[in-house]
Amino acid sequence: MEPILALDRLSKSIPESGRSLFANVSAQVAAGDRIAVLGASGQGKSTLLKVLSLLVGADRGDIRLEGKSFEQWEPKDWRSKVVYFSQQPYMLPGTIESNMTAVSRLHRREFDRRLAEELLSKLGLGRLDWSKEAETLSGGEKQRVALARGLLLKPDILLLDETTASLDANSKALAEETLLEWHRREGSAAIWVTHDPEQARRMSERIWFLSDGKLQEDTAAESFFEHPVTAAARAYLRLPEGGPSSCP
Ligand SMILES: Nc1ncnc2c1ncn2[C@@H]1O[C@H](COP(=O)(O)OP(=O)(O)OP(=O)(O)O)[C@@H](O)[C@H]1O
Repeated sequence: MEPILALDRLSKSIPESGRSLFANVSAQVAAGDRIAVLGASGQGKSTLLKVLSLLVGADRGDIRLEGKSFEQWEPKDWRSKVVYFSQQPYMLPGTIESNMTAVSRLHRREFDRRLAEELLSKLGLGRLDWSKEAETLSGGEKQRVALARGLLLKPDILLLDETTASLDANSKALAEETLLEWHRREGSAAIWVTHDPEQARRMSERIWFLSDGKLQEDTAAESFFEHPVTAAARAYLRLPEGGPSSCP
């Protein structure tokens, strides 16, 4: 089956210093895939998501969505299908209501108020006063409003950048449940950058492991956690060289 998204030898360096962040990253995403991107800090995981959402340009390589190179897409159309959920949620100036309706205005779609209310309620924000200024929300509330706002686009691929990092344990659990239910209902794929291997286990069936500027492992989650192939992944998971079975 044709992958929904194909990464073809993507390379990216830091503009100022020229230091390579990653090189020749190739991978494929099928409809409905749930992938966690793991790797130590500073490996370029967030940058990779930004490249995939066309917010940042790659230095080399191609990305194909539905078989068509990014160069043949209007960025706006691409970003209605491949939605980036930033680590630092961005609220548009104005009320929560105007934030929730913004994507409909931008993409000329009818606003689905019932779905918006349902999503906010599932995320623990059912009692939110929509006439409040969005800027007055707490960091965790902004994160959840941004999540609901992005889901209203019904994207084919969610790019989740440490989406629950600023949430308390209860809100984090609600966000995970909402996203799993969304996946079952809408069949969207998700590529999730997380620093939490347990969250990666819960939320994904595949792992992309980035280290030393390369996609070192692209494998089933179970196999990655039980039998990581590379020394870098073993070190990341703090496994002894002999394998998990050699643990005392
Ligand atoms: N536009 C930019 N200008 C300068 N440096 C940048 C730019 N974009 C990324 N970097 C640097 O590239 C490195 C990788 O950043 P990135 O946020 O993609 O990594 P990461 O793997 O997601 O890190 P973390 O896990 O800590 O969030 C960092 O050192 C960052 O400072």
